[in-house]
Amino acid sequence: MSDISGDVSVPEVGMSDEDFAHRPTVLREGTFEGKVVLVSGGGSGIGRATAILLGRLGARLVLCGRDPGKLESAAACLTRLGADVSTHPMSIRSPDAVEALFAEVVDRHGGIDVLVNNAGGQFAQATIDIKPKGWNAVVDTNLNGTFYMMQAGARHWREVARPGCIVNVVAAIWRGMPQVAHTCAARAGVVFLSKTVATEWAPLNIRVNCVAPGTIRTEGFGNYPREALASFSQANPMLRTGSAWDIAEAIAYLGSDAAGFITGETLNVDGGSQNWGDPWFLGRPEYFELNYAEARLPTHLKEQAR
Ligand SMILES: CCCCCCCCC/C=C/C(=O)SCCNC(=O)CCNC(=O)[C@H](O)C(C)(C)COP(=O)(O)OP(=O)(O)OC[C@H]1O[C@@H](n2cnc3c(N)ncnc32)[C@H](O)[C@@H]1OP(=O)(O)O
Ligand SMILES: NC(=O)C1=CN([C@@H]2O[C@H](COP(=O)(O)OP(=O)(O)OC[C@H]3O[C@@H](n4cnc5c(N)ncnc54)[C@H](OP(=O)(O)O)[C@@H]3O)[C@@H](O)[C@H]2O)C=CC1
Repeated sequence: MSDISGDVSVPEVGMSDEDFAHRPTVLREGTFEGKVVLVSGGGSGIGRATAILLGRLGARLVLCGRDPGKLESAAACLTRLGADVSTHPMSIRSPDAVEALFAEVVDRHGGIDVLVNNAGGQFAQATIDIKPKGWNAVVDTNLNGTFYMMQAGARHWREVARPGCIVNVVAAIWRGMPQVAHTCAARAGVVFLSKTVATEWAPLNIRVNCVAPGTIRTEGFGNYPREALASFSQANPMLRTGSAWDIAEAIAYLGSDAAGFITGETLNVDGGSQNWGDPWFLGRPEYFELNYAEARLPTHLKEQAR
């Protein structure tokens, strides 16, 4: 593992609720007036920022996640901002819990207009060492859980003959994701599931899109070692991490009527990580150190490289 010296900057985690409550947005006040928006994983990070932005734009919010304390804390913030909000502790990994969630929400709010599938996560491990239980846990959360939520949404909209909109939070997976292969595979599954049902569900007036974040400063960074965090700000040509707000605005755009002719699309919000830079979730292995690669060059090329 590389030795990260003290002068490599490790990104500060997160913006505060206060920042989210006041940060200017290009989206018009009232954009989500009269709309009910369900945000999974709405108690923290990107989900929480999204809920606050949509609440400011007039949405009624439904937040789900496993930890009731996180949901309550987000709901208290939204209530202070004047938003109507309900919280539903559950796991998206249980199809029964997903069905019960939709029944509760329809009962409480009369229906759903926009579904934001943001809940997800993984742990960093070399692929060669991942155990079946760990692989299954990550795929079950990120792919299966998202599928249960999408299908429940579509069934709801078919039943009540209302238009629907789904925004799935995935990741910038396009060059593979060493040290988190399970999540890369699961997110690729969600992208192509989304492209597929964007076509199947168009006759139901349902749009389905994804947002692919690059490295975004959130509470989620707490799951990675310092060496990983240092690499996160070097994972794109802008040489910095993004904020939860960057992702919230993309979700709000795709969830709004401004994106009414967009379906089956994935919007990358990644500072250009598709093109250059690598996040290393456990730290950069020696083999990939830039000066190590230079050390292997023939002498005449080393001189040219200087
Ligand atoms: C190119 C540009 C790209 C750009 C893209 C860049 C992305 C940048 C950074 C991304 C950041 C984020 O996503 S931030 C969001 C992060 N948030 C999270 O990741 C949430 C934290 N993670 C989790 O909750 C867990 O990892 C997860 C498995 C998903 C939850 O499931 P469960 O609660 O069921 O899991 P557990 O019971 O904890 O564990 C189940 C099994 O998983 C395995 N397991 C779990 N944790 C483990 C660990 N740390 N190390 C090894 N193995 C582990 C073990 O086998 C466990 O079984 P036993 O052996 O029996 O215990
Ligand atoms: N931050 C980043 O750099 C990137 C993040 N992403 C993805 O964006 C999404 C949000 O992450 P972020 O805000 O950064 O990190 P967080 O860890 O703050 O968010 C993850 C959220 O998902 C919820 N969650 C996890 N598992 C389940 C489950 N089984 N059922 C219901 N809710 C669940 C968590 O709530 P609880 O613990 O209460 O269940 C939590 O609120 C995730 O899918 C993440 O992987 C993708 C690329 C980059």
